[in-house]
Amino acid sequence: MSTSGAEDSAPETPRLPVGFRIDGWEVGAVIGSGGWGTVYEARAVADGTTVAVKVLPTGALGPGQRAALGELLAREVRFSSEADHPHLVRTRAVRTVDAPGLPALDGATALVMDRAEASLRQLLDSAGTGRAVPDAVRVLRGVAAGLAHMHDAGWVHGDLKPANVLLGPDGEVWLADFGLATELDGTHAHLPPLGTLDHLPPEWWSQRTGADGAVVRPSADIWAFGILAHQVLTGGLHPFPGATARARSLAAQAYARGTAPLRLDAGLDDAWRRLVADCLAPDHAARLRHTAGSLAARIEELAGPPRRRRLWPLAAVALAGVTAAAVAGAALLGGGDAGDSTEDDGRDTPAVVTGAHSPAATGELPENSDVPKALRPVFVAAARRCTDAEVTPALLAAMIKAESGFDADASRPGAGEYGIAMWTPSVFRAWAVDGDGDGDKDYLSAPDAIHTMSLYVCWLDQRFKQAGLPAAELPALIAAGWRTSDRTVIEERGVPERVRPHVDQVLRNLAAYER
Ligand SMILES: Nc1ncnc2c1ncn2[C@@H]1O[C@H](COP(=O)(O)OP(=O)(O)OP(=O)(O)O)[C@@H](O)[C@H]1O
Repeated sequence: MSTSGAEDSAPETPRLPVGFRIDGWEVGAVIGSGGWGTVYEARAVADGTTVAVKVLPTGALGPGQRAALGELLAREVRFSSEADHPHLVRTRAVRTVDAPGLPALDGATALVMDRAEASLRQLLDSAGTGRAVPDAVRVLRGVAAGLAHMHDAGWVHGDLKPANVLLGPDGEVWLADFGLATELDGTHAHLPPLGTLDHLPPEWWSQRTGADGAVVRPSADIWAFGILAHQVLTGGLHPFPGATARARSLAAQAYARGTAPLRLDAGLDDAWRRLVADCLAPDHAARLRHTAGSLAARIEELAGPPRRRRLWPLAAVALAGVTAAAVAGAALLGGGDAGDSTEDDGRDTPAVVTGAHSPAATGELPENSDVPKALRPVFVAAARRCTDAEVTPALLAAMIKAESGFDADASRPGAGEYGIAMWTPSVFRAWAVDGDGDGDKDYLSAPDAIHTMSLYVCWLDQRFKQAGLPAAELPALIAAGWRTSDRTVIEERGVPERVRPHVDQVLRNLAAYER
């Protein structure tokens, strides 16, 4: 189900003891708890078959919560019972818990489901950032097919996210958690204003919530699928920048208003980039052309025959110790596969390397330059985050040298700037990415600071192009924008005089690195 206010305030629910019987099933350990219920593993007394039982209590809730839960529960039970598709988790039975000794659970509804091995959220958490999860294409194919079935049947999922995609024991892909699933009434349905910030479409924030709840349409699921596909293809990266779900949703809204470009991970190959961008069309109307069925068909096409499509492996290129030459080599080989792992890994097949940043286009940093060796692969990988030709390893290195002389411990406390890129912490947080893959976004980590700089600089570059500033001056304008702001540079239509010495320094560094 979803994050919601009630989740915070719901009292602790007692648990069923191991061995507790619900009709013909015996409850075992708890698998996990969500906002509204607890999922247990269980086995059928008759034949020992393993299942998962989701227990949705109502007893211990206040009257307001009970009304909301009642509605969600009714939806979940109803849709779960009706769902019958290989890509929707199967509900085998719905029972009422009979537990007079546990008043909070007495009368609770129990959904007896096929038991999954893990959720896609868990798979993403264990995957390396920048690398597609194993079996990425097959997972996306299953999610799209399940969604297409729901939409065809006249339902909207309403809460599509990695935690609600389950992976079965034989690699099955099941959509789950139908608490927010709702039936279409014509072209749209109504939902209580719940859902998960990270996967809500931008129009959600601008629409009024009526008595029946907010309008939800299949296009909201398509947006959520676009976010999820980006996460699956990049090992968890959200396509919008920001350290918190709220910051990311604000970034998505800025994109929808046309004040920020869509910056998908540079590691996606063209076909996947197009598919994700189509799902993330900024408004409902523009997204209408892309149905879950059409997406499922496109994914089929991308998935086979084997060896046709490759995804760029971003993976470990951000890690120090990988040389720039090795990165270039990996790029040419297309090493690593985001596709179906059951297919030939295709290492003898030339990769489809797309985007502006082939090693030749980015320019490697010269061997004899003063850029520290350990940082060179970081600059190369960071520049790949941007598909605009101006953002090269050389430009990022030239800017960093002018900022800190490559000193990760540099700081200007008076100006509130810290680390190798001299980030202002609050600005960093709004853009932050995890460059070193340690699960943390830290402006004092050189890879995090440089990767994040690449995203920000990419955005400046696109802003200046949109404003029609001269193409030949873009590196200087970017360096100026970094020290002032995009707006200052656009208003002055050039490099502001007060940052001219700094910009000249960056240009001198750049000339040395491009030699
Ligand atoms: N059929 C299943 N088999 C195995 N595990 C399951 C099954 N259904 C749910 N789970 C797991 O049980 C846990 C709780 O699931 P639940 O659907 O209640 O909440 P959630 O999706 O984590 O959170 P919320 O409902 O608040 O969004 C999750 O870790 C989920 O992966």
